[in-house]
Amino acid sequence: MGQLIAKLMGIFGNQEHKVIIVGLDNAGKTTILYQLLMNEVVHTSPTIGSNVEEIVLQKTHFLVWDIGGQEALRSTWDTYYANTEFIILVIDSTDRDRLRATREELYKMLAHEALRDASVLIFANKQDMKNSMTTVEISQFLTLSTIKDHPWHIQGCCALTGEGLPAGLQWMKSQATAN
Ligand SMILES: Nc1nc2c(ncn2[C@@H]2O[C@H](COP(=O)(O)OP(=O)(O)OP(=O)(O)O)[C@@H](O)[C@H]2O)c(=O)[nH]1
Ligand SMILES: [Mg+2]
Repeated sequence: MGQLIAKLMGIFGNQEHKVIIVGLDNAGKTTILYQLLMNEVVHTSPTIGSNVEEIVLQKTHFLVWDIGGQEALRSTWDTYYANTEFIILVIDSTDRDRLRATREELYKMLAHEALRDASVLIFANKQDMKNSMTTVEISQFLTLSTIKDHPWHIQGCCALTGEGLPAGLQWMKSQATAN
């Protein structure tokens, strides 16, 4: 019965795709979530726990979980992994010192059994800042080209203006309909 409903929902295009937004604290995850949802910059404070919102793009429904990124919270990320189709990894492109920590978190997630079938969208956020790293620099540091077992895409963005966010969402939609 559950399968039939899922199939019918798929036909009518409102099957919900689970998305988790992860990344280090201060990367801009919550700002991105609400910019995607409302085209607005909301005032944020560090997320303790998570926020969840539904984002609909041309009949494709995403249930998006934004998870706190502080160091002490990262060990709880895996409690959100079940049934995740998309990982959005948000990077503060000015935070050169902590890109290594992001890389460790990325590869830990990619090796996690529950995320075996997940696609990865990487938002290189804060592209409005003068000292931000480019998507090419970040791709190279994260050795993205070596990732063969998960579809991935990197997109530069600025959560304050929303620039780059629709393109990332479109990539997710194209992946969601391809599967
Ligand atoms: N300049 C600039 N600042 C941004 C951008 N995106 C987010 N910020 C700022 O970065 C700070 C952190 O943003 P949050 O969205 O709260 O970060 P977070 O990743 O949710 O942090 P945690 O909840 O602690 O994991 C805030 O002051 C935002 O206004 C951006 O694209 N450019
Ligand atoms: Mg947050």
